[in-house]
Amino acid sequence: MQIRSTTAQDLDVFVRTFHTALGRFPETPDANGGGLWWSAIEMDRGVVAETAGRTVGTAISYPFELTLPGAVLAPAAGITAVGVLPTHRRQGVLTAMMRYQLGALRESGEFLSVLLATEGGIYGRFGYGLATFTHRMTVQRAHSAFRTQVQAGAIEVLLRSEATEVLEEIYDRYRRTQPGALSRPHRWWALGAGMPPVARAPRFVAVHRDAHGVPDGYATYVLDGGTLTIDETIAADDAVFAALARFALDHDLVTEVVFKHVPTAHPLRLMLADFNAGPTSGDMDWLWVRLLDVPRALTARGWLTDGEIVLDVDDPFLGEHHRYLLTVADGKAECVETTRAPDLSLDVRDLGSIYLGGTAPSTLVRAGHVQAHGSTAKADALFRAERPPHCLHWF
Ligand SMILES: CC(=O)SCCNC(=O)CCNC(=O)[C@H](O)C(C)(C)COP(=O)(O)OP(=O)(O)OC[C@H]1O[C@@H](n2cnc3c(N)ncnc32)[C@H](O)[C@@H]1OP(=O)(O)O
Repeated sequence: MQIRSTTAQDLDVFVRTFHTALGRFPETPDANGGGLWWSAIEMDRGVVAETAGRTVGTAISYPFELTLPGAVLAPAAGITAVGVLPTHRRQGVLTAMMRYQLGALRESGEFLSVLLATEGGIYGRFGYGLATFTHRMTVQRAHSAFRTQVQAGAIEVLLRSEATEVLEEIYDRYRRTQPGALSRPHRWWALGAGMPPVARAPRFVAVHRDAHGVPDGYATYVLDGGTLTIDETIAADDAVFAALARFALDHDLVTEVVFKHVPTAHPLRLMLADFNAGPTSGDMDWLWVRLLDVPRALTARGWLTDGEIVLDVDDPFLGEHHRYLLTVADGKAECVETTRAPDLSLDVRDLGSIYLGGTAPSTLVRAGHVQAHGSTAKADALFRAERPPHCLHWF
């Protein structure tokens, strides 16, 4: 088996192989936004696996910016389009592609990689840890009274096709301070590539403006048979979020509102007069994070609490084992190798899980994945983020 990087000439066979892996017909662009996903692909960042002159596996990466705790923007390689032909599964094709791809990313100086998984059991073995979650909330309009006072802001409803620039501007401002958020390249907005709202598929967009007329939030939605479904609500602050939620809940001809992709511990449910009126469902994994260079990754993020901790980190996929002393002072960390006794012994995938502050180290100790040598209070305080990380970009 040979693994090699791709060029633009590989696009057709890449698309065909990936679609065969998924059991779907290759999509061609259409007026409703179908097939546009491929228009954003960057073939100079792909890999293919070949046996006997035949392409049997695919993978690609996007150059994203990931927001780390402390509103730090860091480069992160977003892996996607991973597929292996059904005839070649469980023969190590993905493993070989991952080894090649992670090695190439490291050589090019990347220190973080991220992905969304089709199945939660695949990527932990390659050192990716589950870092963010998403939830769906359904509110019956008849029981949707708020306890929270909502400031009536100026809301304008636009068609998706009219709203590209304003959506891009609002999203870009939001993602710079939200831990776990990914950049959305301008090219994607311009193409309407990907899933809603970066798609040409019909959507209404409620745009909220502040007292000066500056756009500071949006909700993209469709109304179908009494159910108003919001793909994403992006808001400069919680008051704007509340105004957009109220707009949806007060819409005529609506019996229920489905908020897709509500962040973990979001106050929306507590805004309701009756907590039980906002049940969540569809809790699922979202962003997986892989640290490719532990000291660089740990010193890149911002830290809320001063202190020091010794981490014994095992990276079985890359065959590495290091012990680090992490020292945080004034929000900045230093990370050096040490022989001191560790506070935590953990797999690099578990370091990926706690890196953005979405899961406390003590939770992974309780789950039996991380070993604590003493109290976990210090580790929990250190790894905390200013708010739970959240990502709603789909790629
Ligand atoms: C980021 C993204 O793009 S997500 C998209 C992922 N792609 C898909 O879901 C498309 C359909 N599936 C596929 O194409 C393939 O089955 C893949 C890519 C998931 C796996 O490719 P394979 O070449 O079969 O994987 P490979 O043989 O290297 O397996 C490595 C290990 O992962 C395990 N594994 C592979 N797929 C899965 C899975 N879906 N669930 C759980 N474990 C899995 C294997 O059992 C193996 O375990 P082992 O090391 O203990 O023996």
